Amino acid sequence: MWVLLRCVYPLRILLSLRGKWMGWRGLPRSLVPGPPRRRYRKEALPALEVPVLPVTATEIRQYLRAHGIPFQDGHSCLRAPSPFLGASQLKDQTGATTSFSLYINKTTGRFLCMTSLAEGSWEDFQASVEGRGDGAREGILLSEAPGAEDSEEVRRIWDRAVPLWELPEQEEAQLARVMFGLTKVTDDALKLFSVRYLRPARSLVFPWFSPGGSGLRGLKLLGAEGQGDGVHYVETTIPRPGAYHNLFGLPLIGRRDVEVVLTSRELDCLALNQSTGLPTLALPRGTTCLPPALLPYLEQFRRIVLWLGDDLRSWEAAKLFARKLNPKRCSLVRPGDQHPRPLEALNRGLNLPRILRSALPAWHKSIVSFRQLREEVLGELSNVEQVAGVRWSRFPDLNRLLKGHRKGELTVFTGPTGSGKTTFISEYALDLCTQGVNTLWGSFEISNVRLARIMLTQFALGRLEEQLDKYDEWADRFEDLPLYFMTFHGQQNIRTVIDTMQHAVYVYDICHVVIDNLQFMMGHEQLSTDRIAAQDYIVGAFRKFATDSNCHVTLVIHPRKEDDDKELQTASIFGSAKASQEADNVLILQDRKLVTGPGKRYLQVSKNRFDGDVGVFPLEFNKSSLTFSIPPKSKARLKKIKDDNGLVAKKSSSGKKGAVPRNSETFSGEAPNQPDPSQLSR
Ligand SMILES: Nc1ncnc2c1ncn2[C@@H]1O[C@H](COP(=O)(O)OP(=O)(O)OP(=O)(O)O)[C@@H](O)[C@H]1O
Repeated sequence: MWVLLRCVYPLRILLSLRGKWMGWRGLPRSLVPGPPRRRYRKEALPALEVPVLPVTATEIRQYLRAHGIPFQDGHSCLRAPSPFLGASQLKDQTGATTSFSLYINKTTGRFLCMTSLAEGSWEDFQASVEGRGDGAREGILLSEAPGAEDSEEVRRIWDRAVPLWELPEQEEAQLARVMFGLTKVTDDALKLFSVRYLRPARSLVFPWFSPGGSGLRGLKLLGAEGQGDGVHYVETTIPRPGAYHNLFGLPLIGRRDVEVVLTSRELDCLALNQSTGLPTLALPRGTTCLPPALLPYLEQFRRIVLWLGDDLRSWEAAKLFARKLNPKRCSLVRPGDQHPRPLEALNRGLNLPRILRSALPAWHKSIVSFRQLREEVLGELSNVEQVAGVRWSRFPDLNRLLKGHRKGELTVFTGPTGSGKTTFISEYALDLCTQGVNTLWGSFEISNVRLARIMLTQFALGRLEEQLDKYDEWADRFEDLPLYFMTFHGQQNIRTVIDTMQHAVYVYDICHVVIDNLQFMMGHEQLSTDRIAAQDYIVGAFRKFATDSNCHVTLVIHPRKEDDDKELQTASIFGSAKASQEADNVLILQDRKLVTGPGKRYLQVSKNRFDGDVGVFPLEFNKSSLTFSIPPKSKARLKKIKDDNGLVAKKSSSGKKGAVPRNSETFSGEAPNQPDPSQLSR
């Protein structure tokens, strides 16, 4: 009954070679350890950590009942007695029995034993229950302790870091406080959260302690550099971001705490705790994601307030995370002028407890009145720029036409056979991904290895085959992008594909899915009427997914066979008009017809539901970097398509929501290891 479908895998799996790139601030990347987690040992340990397609909570409950396993229903997990405990572990330090210490995620079935830290898939759990589990009943665990070298590095940095107030020079301490906005944060708060300062790197150091113990599992370094009038912040984590699962502040949470405030940054966590005395936690990767592996640690709270930041992206993330945490127990602090992020609120002398009290319930009934929506509408009206979405850094003309890339929309993309659709869409998605848009690729036509190679070339802005010595450096940076690939190839069933997409949205907080291309889900219907009906059904399914999951879907569709001399139009998309009707945006890669020079392409935006601007702009293909983006120096030549009356075609706005890149914030915390091609290409 349980089908193990290895459908999504992260980029790290594609890039097996790991190098010795000296990371930011001279921290050797090779010293970054893997996740120091204990895994349940079994015969066929999967070579790679691949998620299983989700099971339903009902199925999990039925299974537990059928096997006589008692359980408690929690917010996002089911709790059951852990079969992974030895007799000595059955009593905790206080002498209380650690019963029900196994947390089973209701959406994925993955389990975590909070006492032994054993973890595994739903299949692993079943195998253990049914005695197929290779000694699981005896509680045999495989400990994956970090390599000695790695923990040494963590320890070395930690030992070299000192509390801010112990800095020998007053001036240096004062400068650090100003740079990090800590002038109003007390030494007591810094001490409580064990924050240190690493002088050579001019960085704050936040520790990641093992739950319940004093062991150090990792670190986050936050560096600050003056940049004009502002400050530029850079984060580095050990282990690397994908394995850094620190809920900062966790050691300070008491067993009886029932309320917590979740923040997106460590300094916000400190500021809030200092001002309110409430339990506070910071997410390991800010607004980027809430890994399901953290959910068991949040089960004890009856109320969770999410105060993630002061922009629309934080608001979107808060809503997304509330879905995972169970919206009924979540309240959200709405970003706004009087609701900046907690550290700023402290610095501006605002009343933080009052802001917390104004948090809005995340739970919406199916029918809402305008009263419940008015705050959200105001949020959109006062953040017009952010509502327009994430802007492309390589395609300014696309920004001018589409304004940005918004969640919940469907983009249909077409172009003549072999014109470069895959190549273009790869760069278009990569651009967004480098700005923190969590991306899932469904490449049914070309293999993931080939696709990753194209993307890596575009990322590095040049051929790597001629500079293999640079491969590891680029691969390391590329690996840290929030990029995932479905492992499907060739014809696929649409239901399986949508299930996988839903799973990826839950586990990896995916905001953009690229499907290349739709024809691979249409089966082998011979009759054209069947094919058109199949396509309509598939387009409808992707549309529904985009809306329900608030995730952008970019769908590549082949054009119908047309006269070679004619340019493609919206009506040239294969099938009925359904695809263009359902789409929010229609993009067409035009070749040669609008230009005189050889080898040129144009991108045409022929539908734009958000704001109505349509138009075309030239693309210049660069064979060595496989890019279409226009080099920054040459002027973009945007040409608006005029309608019959010579007016720019314009439709009314649909007012869809979107996000903004994190680096647009004034208090900008750039994602760790965020690639910066301008620096890297040097
Ligand atoms: N503007 C261009 N000029 C020359 N070659 C290009 C251009 N764009 C892409 N190519 C090359 O053409 C080949 C096909 O490109 P790609 O696979 O992106 O096309 P496609 O439109 O997705 O193809 P298909 O219709 O088969 O899906 C690749 O080798 C790519 O590097």
